[in-house]
Amino acid sequence: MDEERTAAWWGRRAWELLSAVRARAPLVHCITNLVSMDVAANALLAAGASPAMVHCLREVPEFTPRCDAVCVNVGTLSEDWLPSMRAAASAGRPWVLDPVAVAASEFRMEACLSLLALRPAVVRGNASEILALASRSVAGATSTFKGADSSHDSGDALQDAKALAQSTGAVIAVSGAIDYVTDGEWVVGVSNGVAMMQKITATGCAVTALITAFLAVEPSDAMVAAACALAIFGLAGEIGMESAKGPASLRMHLIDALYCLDEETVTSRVKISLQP
Ligand SMILES: Nc1ncnc2c1ncn2[C@@H]1O[C@H](COP(=O)(O)OP(=O)(O)O)[C@@H](O)[C@H]1O
Ligand SMILES: Cc1ncsc1CCOP(=O)(O)O
Ligand SMILES: [Mg+2]
Repeated sequence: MDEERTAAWWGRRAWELLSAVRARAPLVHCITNLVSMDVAANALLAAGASPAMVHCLREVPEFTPRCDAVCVNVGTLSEDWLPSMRAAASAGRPWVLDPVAVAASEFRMEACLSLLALRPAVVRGNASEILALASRSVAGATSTFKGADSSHDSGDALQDAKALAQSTGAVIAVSGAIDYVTDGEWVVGVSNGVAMMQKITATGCAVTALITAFLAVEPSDAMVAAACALAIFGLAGEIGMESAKGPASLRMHLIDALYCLDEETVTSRVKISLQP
Protein backbone atom coordinates (compact mmCIF):
# COMPACT_ATOMS: atom_id res chain seq x y z
CA MET A 1 0.00 0.00 0.00
CA ASP A 2 1.76 3.10 -1.21
CA GLU A 3 -0.46 5.86 0.20
CA GLU A 4 -0.97 6.63 3.84
CA ARG A 5 -4.23 5.03 4.85
CA THR A 6 -5.24 6.95 7.93
CA ALA A 7 -8.52 6.49 9.79
CA ALA A 8 -9.79 9.57 7.95
CA TRP A 9 -8.82 8.03 4.59
CA TRP A 10 -10.84 4.90 5.37
CA GLY A 11 -13.80 6.97 6.51
CA ARG A 12 -13.81 8.85 3.22
CA ARG A 13 -13.46 5.63 1.20
CA ALA A 14 -16.34 4.01 3.10
CA TRP A 15 -18.53 7.03 2.36
CA GLU A 16 -17.45 7.10 -1.32
CA LEU A 17 -18.29 3.45 -1.79
CA LEU A 18 -21.64 3.65 0.02
CA SER A 19 -22.45 6.71 -2.11
CA ALA A 20 -21.46 4.83 -5.26
CA VAL A 21 -23.75 1.92 -4.30
CA ARG A 22 -26.60 4.38 -3.70
CA ALA A 23 -25.94 6.18 -7.00
CA ARG A 24 -25.43 3.13 -9.21
CA ALA A 25 -27.73 0.58 -7.53
CA PRO A 26 -25.61 -2.39 -8.65
CA LEU A 27 -27.55 -5.54 -9.54
CA VAL A 28 -26.32 -8.21 -7.13
CA HIS A 29 -27.03 -11.81 -8.06
CA CYS A 30 -27.34 -13.83 -4.86
CA ILE A 31 -27.41 -17.58 -4.64
CA THR A 32 -27.79 -17.58 -0.91
CA ASN A 33 -29.30 -19.80 1.74
CA LEU A 34 -32.99 -19.99 2.54
CA VAL A 35 -32.47 -18.55 6.04
CA SER A 36 -30.71 -15.42 4.79
CA MET A 37 -32.67 -14.48 1.68
CA ASP A 38 -34.89 -11.94 3.41
CA VAL A 39 -32.32 -10.14 5.54
CA ALA A 40 -29.64 -10.17 2.82
CA ALA A 41 -32.05 -8.73 0.24
CA ASN A 42 -33.25 -6.10 2.70
CA ALA A 43 -29.70 -5.12 3.68
CA LEU A 44 -28.81 -4.72 0.00
CA LEU A 45 -31.89 -2.61 -0.67
CA ALA A 46 -31.29 -0.43 2.39
CA ALA A 47 -27.73 0.21 1.20
CA GLY A 48 -28.98 1.21 -2.26
CA ALA A 49 -28.17 -1.96 -4.22
CA SER A 50 -30.57 -4.09 -6.21
CA PRO A 51 -30.73 -7.71 -5.00
CA ALA A 52 -31.87 -10.68 -7.09
CA MET A 53 -32.15 -14.12 -5.50
CA VAL A 54 -31.95 -16.39 -8.56
CA HIS A 55 -30.82 -20.00 -8.24
CA CYS A 56 -32.31 -21.94 -11.16
CA LEU A 57 -29.47 -23.33 -13.31
CA ARG A 58 -31.38 -22.66 -16.52
CA GLU A 59 -31.54 -18.95 -15.74
CA VAL A 60 -27.89 -18.42 -14.81
CA PRO A 61 -26.33 -18.17 -18.33
CA GLU A 62 -28.86 -15.52 -19.29
CA PHE A 63 -29.11 -13.63 -16.01
CA THR A 64 -25.69 -13.60 -14.34
CA PRO A 65 -23.77 -11.82 -17.14
CA ARG A 66 -26.22 -8.93 -16.79
CA CYS A 67 -25.42 -8.56 -13.09
CA ASP A 68 -22.73 -6.36 -11.57
CA ALA A 69 -21.51 -8.94 -9.03
CA VAL A 70 -22.38 -12.36 -7.62
CA CYS A 71 -22.76 -13.59 -4.04
CA VAL A 72 -22.52 -17.36 -3.50
CA ASN A 73 -23.49 -18.68 -0.06
CA VAL A 74 -23.59 -22.40 0.73
CA GLY A 75 -25.67 -22.18 3.93
CA THR A 76 -28.49 -24.41 2.71
CA LEU A 77 -26.52 -26.19 0.02
CA SER A 78 -28.21 -28.84 -2.10
CA GLU A 79 -27.08 -31.00 -4.99
CA ASP A 80 -29.41 -29.00 -7.24
CA TRP A 81 -27.96 -25.63 -6.29
CA LEU A 82 -24.27 -26.44 -6.53
CA PRO A 83 -24.20 -26.43 -10.39
CA SER A 84 -25.97 -23.05 -10.33
CA MET A 85 -23.36 -21.72 -7.92
CA ARG A 86 -20.54 -22.99 -10.09
CA ALA A 87 -22.10 -21.54 -13.25
CA ALA A 88 -22.72 -18.13 -11.64
CA ALA A 89 -19.18 -18.05 -10.25
CA SER A 90 -17.85 -18.80 -13.74
CA ALA A 91 -19.86 -16.09 -15.51
CA GLY A 92 -17.06 -13.54 -15.50
CA ARG A 93 -18.54 -11.23 -12.89
CA PRO A 94 -16.67 -10.32 -9.69
CA TRP A 95 -17.95 -12.64 -6.98
CA VAL A 96 -17.85 -13.37 -3.25
CA LEU A 97 -18.04 -16.71 -1.44
CA ASP A 98 -19.60 -17.25 2.00
CA PRO A 99 -18.58 -20.76 3.18
CA VAL A 100 -21.32 -21.12 5.82
CA ALA A 101 -20.71 -24.12 8.10
CA VAL A 102 -18.12 -25.41 5.64
CA ALA A 103 -17.09 -28.22 8.01
CA ALA A 104 -20.66 -29.53 8.40
CA SER A 105 -20.09 -32.32 5.86
CA GLU A 106 -17.60 -33.60 3.34
CA PHE A 107 -20.05 -32.67 0.58
CA ARG A 108 -20.10 -29.06 1.74
CA MET A 109 -16.32 -28.92 2.17
CA GLU A 110 -15.73 -30.35 -1.32
CA ALA A 111 -18.27 -27.90 -2.74
CA CYS A 112 -16.48 -24.96 -1.12
CA LEU A 113 -13.08 -26.14 -2.29
CA SER A 114 -14.40 -26.48 -5.85
CA LEU A 115 -15.89 -22.97 -5.63
CA LEU A 116 -12.61 -21.60 -4.26
CA ALA A 117 -10.91 -22.92 -7.39
CA LEU A 118 -13.19 -20.62 -9.41
CA ARG A 119 -11.37 -17.67 -7.91
CA PRO A 120 -13.71 -15.57 -5.80
CA ALA A 121 -12.53 -11.99 -5.28
CA VAL A 122 -13.47 -12.25 -1.60
CA VAL A 123 -14.22 -15.07 0.84
CA ARG A 124 -16.08 -13.87 3.97
CA GLY A 125 -16.59 -16.26 6.84
CA ASN A 126 -16.52 -16.37 10.60
CA ALA A 127 -13.35 -17.57 12.30
CA SER A 128 -14.38 -21.23 12.56
CA GLU A 129 -15.30 -21.33 8.87
CA ILE A 130 -12.04 -19.72 7.73
CA LEU A 131 -10.05 -22.08 9.97
CA ALA A 132 -11.90 -25.10 8.57
CA LEU A 133 -11.42 -23.99 4.97
CA ALA A 134 -7.75 -23.26 5.54
CA SER A 135 -7.28 -26.65 7.17
CA ARG A 136 -8.13 -28.26 3.82
CA SER A 137 -6.39 -25.74 1.54
CA VAL A 138 -3.21 -24.85 3.39
CA ALA A 139 -0.52 -27.23 4.62
CA GLY A 140 -0.14 -27.21 8.39
CA ALA A 141 -3.47 -25.51 9.21
CA THR A 142 -5.78 -27.31 11.66
CA SER A 143 -9.45 -26.97 12.55
CA THR A 144 -12.21 -28.12 14.89
CA PHE A 145 -15.74 -28.71 13.68
CA LYS A 146 -18.67 -26.39 14.34
CA GLY A 147 -21.90 -25.40 12.59
CA ALA A 148 -22.96 -21.99 11.27
CA ASP A 149 -21.89 -20.03 14.38
CA SER A 150 -18.26 -19.42 15.25
CA SER A 151 -16.57 -21.05 18.21
CA HIS A 152 -13.39 -19.04 17.68
CA ASP A 153 -12.39 -15.39 17.87
CA SER A 154 -11.52 -13.73 14.58
CA GLY A 155 -7.92 -13.24 15.71
CA ASP A 156 -7.54 -17.02 16.07
CA ALA A 157 -7.99 -17.32 12.30
CA LEU A 158 -5.76 -14.46 11.21
CA GLN A 159 -2.64 -16.43 10.30
CA ASP A 160 -4.68 -19.08 8.47
CA ALA A 161 -6.61 -16.34 6.70
CA LYS A 162 -3.34 -14.86 5.41
CA ALA A 163 -2.18 -18.28 4.24
CA LEU A 164 -5.54 -18.91 2.56
CA ALA A 165 -5.34 -15.55 0.80
CA GLN A 166 -1.87 -16.39 -0.44
CA SER A 167 -2.84 -19.85 -1.68
CA THR A 168 -6.10 -18.81 -3.37
CA GLY A 169 -5.47 -15.22 -4.50
CA ALA A 170 -8.73 -14.18 -2.82
CA VAL A 171 -9.11 -11.47 -0.22
CA ILE A 172 -10.13 -13.24 2.99
CA ALA A 173 -12.45 -11.48 5.44
CA VAL A 174 -12.82 -13.02 8.91
CA SER A 175 -15.74 -11.52 10.81
CA GLY A 176 -16.06 -11.20 14.58
CA ALA A 177 -15.61 -8.58 17.29
CA ILE A 178 -12.86 -7.24 15.05
CA ASP A 179 -13.23 -8.11 11.39
CA TYR A 180 -9.91 -8.85 9.71
CA VAL A 181 -9.47 -8.43 5.98
CA THR A 182 -6.30 -9.66 4.29
CA ASP A 183 -4.87 -10.13 0.83
CA GLY A 184 -2.12 -12.35 2.24
CA GLU A 185 0.29 -9.48 2.70
CA TRP A 186 -1.61 -6.62 4.34
CA VAL A 187 -4.18 -6.93 7.10
CA VAL A 188 -6.77 -4.34 8.04
CA GLY A 189 -8.95 -4.52 11.14
CA VAL A 190 -12.52 -3.24 11.30
CA SER A 191 -13.80 -2.55 14.82
CA ASN A 192 -17.36 -1.46 14.09
CA GLY A 193 -20.26 -3.65 15.20
CA VAL A 194 -21.96 -4.90 18.37
CA ALA A 195 -21.97 -8.38 19.90
CA MET A 196 -25.78 -8.61 19.61
CA MET A 197 -25.35 -8.94 15.82
CA GLN A 198 -24.36 -12.57 16.45
CA LYS A 199 -27.82 -13.19 17.92
CA ILE A 200 -29.58 -12.38 14.65
CA THR A 201 -29.45 -15.22 12.18
CA ALA A 202 -27.81 -14.46 8.84
CA THR A 203 -26.10 -11.18 9.74
CA GLY A 204 -22.94 -12.79 8.38
CA CYS A 205 -24.74 -13.67 5.16
CA ALA A 206 -26.12 -10.13 4.93
CA VAL A 207 -22.68 -8.56 5.30
CA THR A 208 -21.32 -10.93 2.66
CA ALA A 209 -24.06 -9.68 0.33
CA LEU A 210 -23.11 -6.09 1.20
CA ILE A 211 -19.45 -6.83 0.44
CA THR A 212 -20.64 -8.05 -2.98
CA ALA A 213 -22.44 -4.75 -3.62
CA PHE A 214 -19.32 -2.79 -2.62
CA LEU A 215 -17.21 -5.03 -4.86
CA ALA A 216 -19.58 -4.23 -7.73
CA VAL A 217 -18.67 -0.54 -7.47
CA GLU A 218 -14.99 -1.15 -6.58
CA PRO A 219 -14.03 -4.31 -8.51
CA SER A 220 -10.36 -3.34 -8.73
CA ASP A 221 -9.80 -3.22 -4.96
CA ALA A 222 -11.53 -6.10 -3.22
CA MET A 223 -9.74 -5.42 0.05
CA VAL A 224 -11.06 -1.87 0.28
CA ALA A 225 -14.54 -3.00 -0.82
CA ALA A 226 -14.67 -5.73 1.84
CA ALA A 227 -13.29 -3.60 4.69
CA CYS A 228 -15.61 -0.68 3.93
CA ALA A 229 -18.70 -2.90 3.64
CA LEU A 230 -17.89 -4.57 6.97
CA ALA A 231 -17.42 -1.18 8.62
CA ILE A 232 -20.65 0.23 7.20
CA PHE A 233 -22.63 -2.84 8.30
CA GLY A 234 -21.06 -2.78 11.76
CA LEU A 235 -21.76 0.94 12.08
CA ALA A 236 -25.40 0.34 11.17
CA GLY A 237 -25.43 -2.29 13.94
CA GLU A 238 -24.01 0.21 16.45
CA ILE A 239 -26.62 2.83 15.56
CA GLY A 240 -29.39 0.21 15.47
CA MET A 241 -28.39 -0.96 18.94
CA GLU A 242 -29.10 2.52 20.33
CA SER A 243 -32.82 1.83 19.75
CA ALA A 244 -32.97 -1.98 19.99
CA LYS A 245 -34.32 -4.05 22.88
CA GLY A 246 -32.97 -7.37 21.60
CA PRO A 247 -32.11 -9.28 18.41
CA ALA A 248 -35.47 -8.88 16.66
CA SER A 249 -35.63 -5.12 17.03
CA LEU A 250 -31.90 -4.82 16.28
CA ARG A 251 -32.54 -6.50 12.93
CA MET A 252 -35.12 -3.82 12.10
CA HIS A 253 -33.12 -0.89 13.46
CA LEU A 254 -29.92 -2.06 11.76
CA ILE A 255 -31.63 -2.02 8.37
CA ASP A 256 -33.12 1.42 9.07
CA ALA A 257 -29.71 2.71 10.18
CA LEU A 258 -28.07 1.37 7.02
CA TYR A 259 -30.64 3.23 4.94
CA CYS A 260 -30.16 6.50 6.90
CA LEU A 261 -26.34 6.66 7.13
CA ASP A 262 -25.00 10.10 6.25
CA GLU A 263 -21.56 11.47 5.43
CA GLU A 264 -20.83 12.94 8.85
CA THR A 265 -21.74 9.71 10.64
CA VAL A 266 -19.76 7.49 8.27
CA THR A 267 -16.62 9.61 8.11
CA SER A 268 -16.50 10.14 11.88
CA ARG A 269 -17.48 6.64 13.08
CA VAL A 270 -15.96 4.13 10.64
CA LYS A 271 -13.15 2.32 12.47
CA ILE A 272 -10.75 0.71 10.01
CA SER A 273 -7.01 0.50 10.57
CA LEU A 274 -4.00 -1.18 9.06
CA GLN A 275 -2.78 -3.94 11.39
CA PRO A 276 0.89 -4.33 12.30
N1 LIG B 1 -18.54 -9.64 19.13
C1 LIG B 1 -18.86 -8.83 18.12
N2 LIG B 1 -18.76 -7.50 18.25
C2 LIG B 1 -19.08 -6.68 17.23
N3 LIG B 1 -19.53 -7.11 16.02
C3 LIG B 1 -19.64 -8.43 15.82
C4 LIG B 1 -19.32 -9.37 16.84
N4 LIG B 1 -19.53 -10.60 16.35
C5 LIG B 1 -19.95 -10.46 15.09
N5 LIG B 1 -20.03 -9.15 14.76
C6 LIG B 1 -20.46 -8.61 13.47
O1 LIG B 1 -21.59 -9.35 13.06
C7 LIG B 1 -21.57 -9.57 11.64
C8 LIG B 1 -21.65 -11.07 11.38
O2 LIG B 1 -20.45 -11.66 11.78
P1 LIG B 1 -20.35 -13.14 12.34
O3 LIG B 1 -21.32 -13.32 13.46
O4 LIG B 1 -18.91 -13.39 12.64
O5 LIG B 1 -20.73 -13.97 11.06
P2 LIG B 1 -21.57 -15.30 10.90
O6 LIG B 1 -23.00 -14.85 11.07
O7 LIG B 1 -21.27 -15.76 9.52
O8 LIG B 1 -21.12 -16.25 11.97
C9 LIG B 1 -20.30 -8.91 11.13
O9 LIG B 1 -20.63 -7.63 10.64
C10 LIG B 1 -19.42 -8.78 12.37
O10 LIG B 1 -18.56 -7.68 12.32
C1 LIG C 1 -28.62 -21.05 10.67
C2 LIG C 1 -28.32 -21.41 9.27
N1 LIG C 1 -28.39 -22.69 8.84
C3 LIG C 1 -28.09 -22.83 7.57
S1 LIG C 1 -27.72 -21.37 6.82
C4 LIG C 1 -27.95 -20.53 8.26
C5 LIG C 1 -27.76 -19.06 8.38
C6 LIG C 1 -26.35 -18.76 8.69
O1 LIG C 1 -26.18 -17.36 8.72
P1 LIG C 1 -24.86 -16.70 9.26
O2 LIG C 1 -23.71 -17.37 8.61
O3 LIG C 1 -24.96 -15.29 8.84
O4 LIG C 1 -24.87 -16.89 10.74
MG1 LIG D 1 -21.89 -17.21 8.33
